[in-house]
Amino acid sequence: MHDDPNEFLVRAAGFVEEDKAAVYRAIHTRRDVRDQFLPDPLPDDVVQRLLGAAHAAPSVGFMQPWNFLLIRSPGTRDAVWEAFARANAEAEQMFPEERRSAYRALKLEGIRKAPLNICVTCDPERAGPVVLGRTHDARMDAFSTVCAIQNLWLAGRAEGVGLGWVSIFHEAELKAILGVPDRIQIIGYLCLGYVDELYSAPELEVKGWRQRLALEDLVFEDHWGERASAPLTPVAAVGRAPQGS
Ligand SMILES: Cc1cc2c(cc1C)N(C[C@H](O)[C@H](O)[C@H](O)COP(=O)(O)O)c1[nH]c(=O)[nH]c(=O)c1N2
Repeated sequence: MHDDPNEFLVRAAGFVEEDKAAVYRAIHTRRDVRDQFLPDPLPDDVVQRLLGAAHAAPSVGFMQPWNFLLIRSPGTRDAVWEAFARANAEAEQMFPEERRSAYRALKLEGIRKAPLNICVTCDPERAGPVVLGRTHDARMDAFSTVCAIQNLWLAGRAEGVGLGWVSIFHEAELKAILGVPDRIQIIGYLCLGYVDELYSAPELEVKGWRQRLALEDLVFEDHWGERASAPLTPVAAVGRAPQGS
């Protein structure tokens, strides 16, 4: 408890143009990476900065429910890959028959290629049973952990580190491999490594799986389903696939 909390207020003007552009560039050129990882190990100071960015994320009631389990051992990554492969075979069968070969052709993980994997977990008990802001929606601790992952993802982009999120697992299998206790939730399994190339648009878009939706169709005003009265200016085509791709 501080005597005068106002002493902690600092100036917070918008960024100068160059810094603003850098933030938007990180956001618009960030990609989910599955195959472009270089084998070079990530230096400790880089990993430290990425985790520091994740740990700076907002969290409900400031509960900071996350842990970051760093996985470098090839043996562990092999076991995780096998769990992925089993789940992925099941996943393929869940799609209509006509989409299965397209699904099979997609690379959906970089577990063995990326030199570092990070399993990001959420401890729902981190701040006791009653948490400020979580009182009426239990999902908030998981949402907070996702904010940490997004920070990590964007900081990675700025560092030249690609990140791919793999979620095609049975959580129980992953927990068994990694020794994660029952009461802890696995939120994200991330593959990280330096990249020197990234797709200029989501890989799923480039490969014809699904297109980006028009933002103006997703924005309502005052009431669900009601379009905003002032038309939204289309966002500059940053990170779009080259014509004809
Ligand atoms: C919660 C969650 C879970 C997953 C993903 C993302 C998120 C947010 N994504 C990546 C996803 O396919 C990708 O973000 C979109 O296709 C958009 O592409 P960019 O991230 O913009 O490159 C992802 N990709 C993949 O190849 N295998 C996977 O299991 C998952 N799982």
